[in-house]
Amino acid sequence: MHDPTAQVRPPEARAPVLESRGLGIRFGGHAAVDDVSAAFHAGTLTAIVGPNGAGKTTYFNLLSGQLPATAGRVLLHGDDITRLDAARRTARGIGRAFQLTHLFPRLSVLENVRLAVQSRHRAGFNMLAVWRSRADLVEQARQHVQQVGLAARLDEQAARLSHGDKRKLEVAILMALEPQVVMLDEPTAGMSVDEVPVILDLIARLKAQGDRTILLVEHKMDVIRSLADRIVVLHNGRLVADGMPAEVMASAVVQEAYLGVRRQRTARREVAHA
Ligand SMILES: Nc1ncnc2c1ncn2[C@@H]1O[C@H](COP(=O)(O)OP(=O)(O)OP(=O)(O)O)[C@@H](O)[C@H]1O
Repeated sequence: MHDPTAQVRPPEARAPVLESRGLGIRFGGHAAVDDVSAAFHAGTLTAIVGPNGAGKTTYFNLLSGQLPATAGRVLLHGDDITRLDAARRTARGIGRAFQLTHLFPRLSVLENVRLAVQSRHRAGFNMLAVWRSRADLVEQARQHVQQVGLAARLDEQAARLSHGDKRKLEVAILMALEPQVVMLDEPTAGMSVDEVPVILDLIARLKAQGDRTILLVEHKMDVIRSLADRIVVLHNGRLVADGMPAEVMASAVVQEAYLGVRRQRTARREVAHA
């Protein structure tokens, strides 16, 4: 029988691009991430979800090298990268919005993205002469800026951008680096409702390319529903569910561990705003 979900299942036949095996970190006696094993495949967008303090950001930090694991391993194309620092992992194709360059506050939006394009093309950061002769790279930078909806802010200093626009600039920089593994930590946080679709559309187009491995930490259920091929749920540092969105959302453990908590928080917020 035809399985309508088959086309979005992670391609098990292919080796994962990124993998964690028994990954963990302890802060004092507290296991913030505890024995997490998961594999991420090209062409798949995996949403990492869970209540506040579940360990999502810490898990991201372990994958991207921001934090050293105290247990387990991280594999990239089967190579053990557990001991590589964040910069080396970035060079190997793991891209994460905030870690990449941090924004250069005094440089303009275009200049910030320009540097990312330059570094991708290994033209070096100080080779102004090379840069001037590479009008195509400027054009690429412009396109990345345009794609995140910042065309009108091209010459604005990064420091002067609103929080939402800074997030967009981070995403533009990430895109300019063309990483194979794209890690997005709440990419629409701090954006107004009308700004969100620009970023979601960009992520959807990135996903449609089919060759990227995308990991997304996200709280917004509508974002998860529209983009995720797969959901990994963390709770108290442990992986408690991993599967197709519909089955994960329906599972009792998620209803209790995640959705229940969110509902309570939303209700509290609604009461507070009433
Ligand atoms: N550097 C640190 N030192 C000590 N404890 C930490 C550190 N970083 C994170 N933790 C703890 O680890 C746990 C997981 O935190 P983490 O930020 O990863 O959760 P999260 O799921 O990303 O939460 P949120 O949705 O609120 O961002 C929390 O209990 C947190 O207090």
